[in-house]
Amino acid sequence: MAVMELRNVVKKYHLADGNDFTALKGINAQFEAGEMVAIVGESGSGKSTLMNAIGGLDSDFTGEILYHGHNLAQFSQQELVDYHKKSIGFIFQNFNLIAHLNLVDNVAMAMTLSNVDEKTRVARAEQLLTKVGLGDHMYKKPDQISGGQKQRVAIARALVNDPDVIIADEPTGALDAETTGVILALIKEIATEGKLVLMVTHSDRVAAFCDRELRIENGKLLATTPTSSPATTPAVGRLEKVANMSLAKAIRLAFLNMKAKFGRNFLVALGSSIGIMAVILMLALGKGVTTYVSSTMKSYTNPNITEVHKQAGNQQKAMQNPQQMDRAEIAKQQQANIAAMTGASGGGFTDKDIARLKKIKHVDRYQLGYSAFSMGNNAVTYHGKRASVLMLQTMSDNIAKSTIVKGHAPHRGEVVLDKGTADLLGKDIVGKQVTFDLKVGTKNLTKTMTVAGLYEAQTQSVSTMIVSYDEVAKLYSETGQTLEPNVIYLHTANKDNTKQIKNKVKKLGYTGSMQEQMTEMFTQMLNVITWVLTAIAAISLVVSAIMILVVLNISVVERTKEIGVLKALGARRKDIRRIFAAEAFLIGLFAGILGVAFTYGLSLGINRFAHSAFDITLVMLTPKYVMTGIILSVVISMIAGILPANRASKLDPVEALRKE
Ligand SMILES: Nc1ncnc2c1ncn2[C@@H]1O[C@H](COP(=O)(O)OP(=O)(O)OP(=O)(O)O)[C@@H](O)[C@H]1O
Repeated sequence: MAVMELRNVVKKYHLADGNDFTALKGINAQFEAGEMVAIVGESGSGKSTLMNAIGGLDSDFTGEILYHGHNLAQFSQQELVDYHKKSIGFIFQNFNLIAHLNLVDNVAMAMTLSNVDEKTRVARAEQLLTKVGLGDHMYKKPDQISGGQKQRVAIARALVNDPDVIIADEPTGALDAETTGVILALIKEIATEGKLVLMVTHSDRVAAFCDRELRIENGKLLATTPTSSPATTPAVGRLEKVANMSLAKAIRLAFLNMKAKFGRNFLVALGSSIGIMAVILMLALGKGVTTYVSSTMKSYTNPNITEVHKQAGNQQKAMQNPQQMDRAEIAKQQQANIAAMTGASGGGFTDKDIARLKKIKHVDRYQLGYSAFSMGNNAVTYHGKRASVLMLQTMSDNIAKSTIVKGHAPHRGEVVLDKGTADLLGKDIVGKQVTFDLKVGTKNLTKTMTVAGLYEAQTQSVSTMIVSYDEVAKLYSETGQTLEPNVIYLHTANKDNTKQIKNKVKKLGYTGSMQEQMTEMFTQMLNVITWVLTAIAAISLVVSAIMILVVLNISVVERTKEIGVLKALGARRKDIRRIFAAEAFLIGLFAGILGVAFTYGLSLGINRFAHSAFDITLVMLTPKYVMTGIILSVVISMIAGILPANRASKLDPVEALRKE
């Protein structure tokens, strides 16, 4: 029975001006297994159009093309794909080998698309390459062999899945006479082995080599041999189902192509990696600095304690809405705050304040405190050496024990000095008596005290004296004044409650410690800077996304013909989309890894410098940031790859193959 039967096949091309051009005008023919048929005719007569219809590349025709009795026009998408893979082998005039694949991979392509395992694939490709006389060239690339050799590879490729129809479109058109003879002999051998060979040719010599000749003229067949019998040929058996290409194989193909264009892909990935690097670096830098600030805060304060200060003046409420205050009001408030800080006026807690604060949930006890910042009023003298003291502070549970580096906490008549100031006065000052000139409230006073110990906190560099609260109260009463506490320390048994207490304190209109306020401000500023820089980095990511989109689009244009070949060999739209999506994925992955590597290198340098200069780790590159960078890179790249991948998958195989 006939392998192929054509019944009244009509093909019309729809033209831009709205008219139709009829390229095939009712073709009837019948082809048997083992036949080698020449399709001859003038240029433009419709030979390629007919072959495209028979080969299943163009389904837009009327009439019937029956393959073993199955009507091609009624094939589903998957059946057409299986038909390409298993039933039809194409040989093109210009060979259409895939330049970046070696000969074995080229020949095995239809098997790769059918998900055949590597061992079987390679064995079959090597066997066929040996058969067509290329046993010594199997791992060369197409541009390393001659034209005749390329066509032999194409023949081997057409045979790889053992199809029963071979469509050869001018297979010897690009070859010299001698090579033509060799190729024709090879093709003849294929027919003798029982396959149907349909060969388009212009050459009478080639046509004479075939078993019979079909001549097309102006879209019509001139019957040189009997046309098809009118009898209906029954469909025989089911069409063979073929497996589809797995994702892993699509990724492998993408990888091979990327390797071939390594320089270009490397540059694109390098460009994208800069944006990724900027993002990770910003995040890691932000993390490093905030961790440093909060850890130093924690190291010299007690986590169970909330330090409370009072906003000076009676504008406590208004300060919470600074946007509602005019500039004069803000300035007035700031001055009042400074006055309170220096202990000169205001800022004192009343009994009412204390009652409110101690009622806060989870507060189990409180401690009164006093701190004053003096502008050149306070000084300490020891054996004729004098140092000014900027900060007067009372001892509290909030001062971590570890910060008293020598001696002990101050009792009555004792003082703890910061280490810097103590060093100014001389060595071994602990236990010695020193004289203070102090401004207490609004009065001046000279007082002798014993140095009980030395204080050292990493973040506090102002000269400080620490005395007990009772001592300050005594100083006040000695000068006929009453001390109002301007700091209150709220204690909670469980440090997890501290945050809640701090929030409540703020809600009630009080503020935290000065360090806390500064840290908060600093962290906020840092956050803003981090986000601004991250936004800039994000812009560079958008730029890299556009770059990837452009490069992949160029790749689609460059590889249009390759895509046509892949489709002729049985690649589904999905396979083509996957190959391009996999390329985008690989570029993204590579860019992400490069970005992480650059960030790591930079972080080593920055941290080495930060360690030697400030003894801190400035860039904290955590696994979370590494993952964020890589995932971000892959996602951006894949998004950029969607359009080109879709475009590639939608290419019409006939048009793609026609592309010059
Ligand atoms: N996409 C198309 N749109 C409109 N007309 C087309 C299209 N493709 C082909 N044609 C026309 O259909 C006719 C048959 O073209 P086809 O390519 O089949 O000729 P051919 O016999 O293979 O020619 P050649 O030997 O030069 O390759 C030609 O007149 C051609 O101009």
